[in-house]
Amino acid sequence: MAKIRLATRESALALWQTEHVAARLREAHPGLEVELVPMTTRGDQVLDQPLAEIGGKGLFLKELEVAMLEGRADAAVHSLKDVPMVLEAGFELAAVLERASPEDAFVSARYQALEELPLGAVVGTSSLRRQALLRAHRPDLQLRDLRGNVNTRLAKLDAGDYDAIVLAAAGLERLGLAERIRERLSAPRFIPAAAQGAIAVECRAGDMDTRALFASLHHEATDRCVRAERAMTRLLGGSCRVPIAAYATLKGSRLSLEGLVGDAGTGKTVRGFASGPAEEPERLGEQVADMLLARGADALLP
Ligand SMILES: NCc1[nH]cc(CCC(=O)O)c1CC(=O)O
Repeated sequence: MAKIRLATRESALALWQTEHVAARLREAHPGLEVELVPMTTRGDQVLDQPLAEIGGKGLFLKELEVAMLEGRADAAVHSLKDVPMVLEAGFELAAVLERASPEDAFVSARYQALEELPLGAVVGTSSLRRQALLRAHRPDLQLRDLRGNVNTRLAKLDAGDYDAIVLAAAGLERLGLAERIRERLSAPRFIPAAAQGAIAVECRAGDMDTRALFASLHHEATDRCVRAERAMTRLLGGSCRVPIAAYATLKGSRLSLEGLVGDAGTGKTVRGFASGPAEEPERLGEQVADMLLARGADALLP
């Protein structure tokens, strides 16, 4: 292939991530022409309704997938966190890049840490997982909805609508906004969403030419971790409707997975942890999912 076209959403973060993939591709294949094909998705347009009610995570992929089917693009670059646990038929992941920061970030104009927030402070996040974890640690907080891309959310914080907001550290870092991070909320206290911080490339299933171009961008250790996280989330019926957190790490040949199912309204959480061989990430995901169900997670799932 002399040229490859990468479909991308138009948000600043999506463009950064796709430019990053493009730069890595050019480095791996000197002479290859890499072109970005930016587009808006329904997920970007509808900001006033909960994602779960308008169609879930797939809404951020659909237009990009149509572009690949119609031959207007060869691959699509995504935050893997936003990719549904089961891909649309006819598509597959060509590569998973090395994960950047997996954790959530506490951002505030006046307060240095979550524990410093005064009683009843207003915190913005639309993520049910972040709401459940915030409730679990600080039942007194007032949680308010906050949708939109990273810059929109920061602007709403700066306008004084919230005492603090919580968003992905990776997104802030990629946009050169790391100095806004007051505190990193990390596992096991604050478990991230499956694949948070990881970028993935999607292509048409069986498109071996495209897959070959991305082979050197693939990061096996990250792939093992996110496979365990995504398997656990999938087995629990993972959608945006239920707070589910999953975070795996790889040490040598052992994979460890921490999982959590929560309730955004009450802050009740059920936790599970297990480790297993790196060769069987899906099995580990299954094990932690079963553990969570045995500990009462089924009562929190729809
Ligand atoms: N849901 C939007 C989204 N998808 C990926 C990221 C951040 C980058 C990443 O997790 O890889 C974000 C922003 C956020 O959660 O604050």
